[in-house]
Amino acid sequence: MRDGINDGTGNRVVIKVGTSSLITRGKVDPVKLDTLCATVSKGIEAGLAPVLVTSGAIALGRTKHSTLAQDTTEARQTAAALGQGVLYSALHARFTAYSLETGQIMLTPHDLIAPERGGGVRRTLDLMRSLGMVPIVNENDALGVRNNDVLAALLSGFIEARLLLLLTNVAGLYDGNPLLGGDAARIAEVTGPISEIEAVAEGSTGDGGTGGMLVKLSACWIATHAGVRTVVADAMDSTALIAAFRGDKVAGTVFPPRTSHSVSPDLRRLWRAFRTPPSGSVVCDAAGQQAIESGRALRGGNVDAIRGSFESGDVVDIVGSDSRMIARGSVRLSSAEAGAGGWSASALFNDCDYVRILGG
Ligand SMILES: Nc1ncnc2c1ncn2[C@@H]1O[C@H](COP(=O)(O)OP(=O)(O)O)[C@@H](O)[C@H]1O
Ligand SMILES: N[C@@H](CCC(=O)OP(=O)(O)O)C(=O)O
Repeated sequence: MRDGINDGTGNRVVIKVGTSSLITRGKVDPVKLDTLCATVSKGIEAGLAPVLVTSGAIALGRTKHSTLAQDTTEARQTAAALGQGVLYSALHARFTAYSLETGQIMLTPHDLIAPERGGGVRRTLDLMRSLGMVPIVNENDALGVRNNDVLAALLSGFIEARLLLLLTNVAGLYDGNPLLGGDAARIAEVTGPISEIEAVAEGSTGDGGTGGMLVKLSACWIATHAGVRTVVADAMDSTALIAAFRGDKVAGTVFPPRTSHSVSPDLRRLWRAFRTPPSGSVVCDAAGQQAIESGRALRGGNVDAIRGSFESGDVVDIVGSDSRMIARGSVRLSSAEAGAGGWSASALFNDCDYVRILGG
């Protein structure tokens, strides 16, 4: 034990830092960079084993060519390919000043959810950890830009981290977007349904960031259902990491785990259910609701109503006859197809494609 922290396998943490917390006006911001490296270094001194997931490649690459400022997939992917080297070099150089070695890992969600691909990732991370290196992860954007909050959440489940710390440019989740003025109040802890909080979270305002607070909540669904305590905090608050890890009071928003690590997380299922905010909802009858709530397969239940507009493969809420959200998952039919009515619940959802909501 060092500084009160158990340094067995229970010291793993995933720290994700967003674009606006590293980049200012298209350049790596030295103050933000140093704050992050100092935070990680203090965590390591206290006995933590952090894996860092950092965004910023797109914002950095965009400033190099005006063509890359366009909002197209190719422009984003090329900007990321250009900016990633700059991002990693800056992190590597600053960590060197703290006498820490780094190594770069580029991942996609599929590397973490496909069992045949996960072994290599696990062995590499284990060896890096045993050598005291700081793994620096980003999405392999040249193959498809998604969102690092969600990637970090999958990674936290994958390594059975004790903590997922989402560092951003606001001190947690508020009851309204704090950057739009007004008197939004911080929510200290979310123990009830995360779906209720989705109503107050909005998209991104950041430069080059993806998703905003709403997508951070997708990450919170995944991590907490994988047994990982999740905290959203201000990237400039260098005390947040150790406080959040210890379970002390933190100036951020805490999402306690909804299950424990003793239940091995099915990351593919969590990815299918929570990778994006929902596009609509499907109302099940009492038989379907009972099947989901008791963990049985969805045989026998019927769909009573469809709300919103969605495509086949989209994420939707599964709502009980009492209007309570009971599960979320990827739907097999579009709302236009399903809206024709008379469907059994199992026609809409594969058993492996939805997740029952745990803990309220
Ligand atoms: N309810 C809310 N509470 C806090 N921030 C919110 C909320 N709704 C929207 N936001 C916005 O989410 C942004 C953080 O998301 P994002 O820009 O994607 O961050 P990052 O780049 O760090 O991942 C904040 O800057 C804020 O403007
Ligand atoms: N992988 C992309 C970042 C995507 C992303 O999720 O950005 P952010 O919302 O700022 O965490 C990049 O490095 O620019």
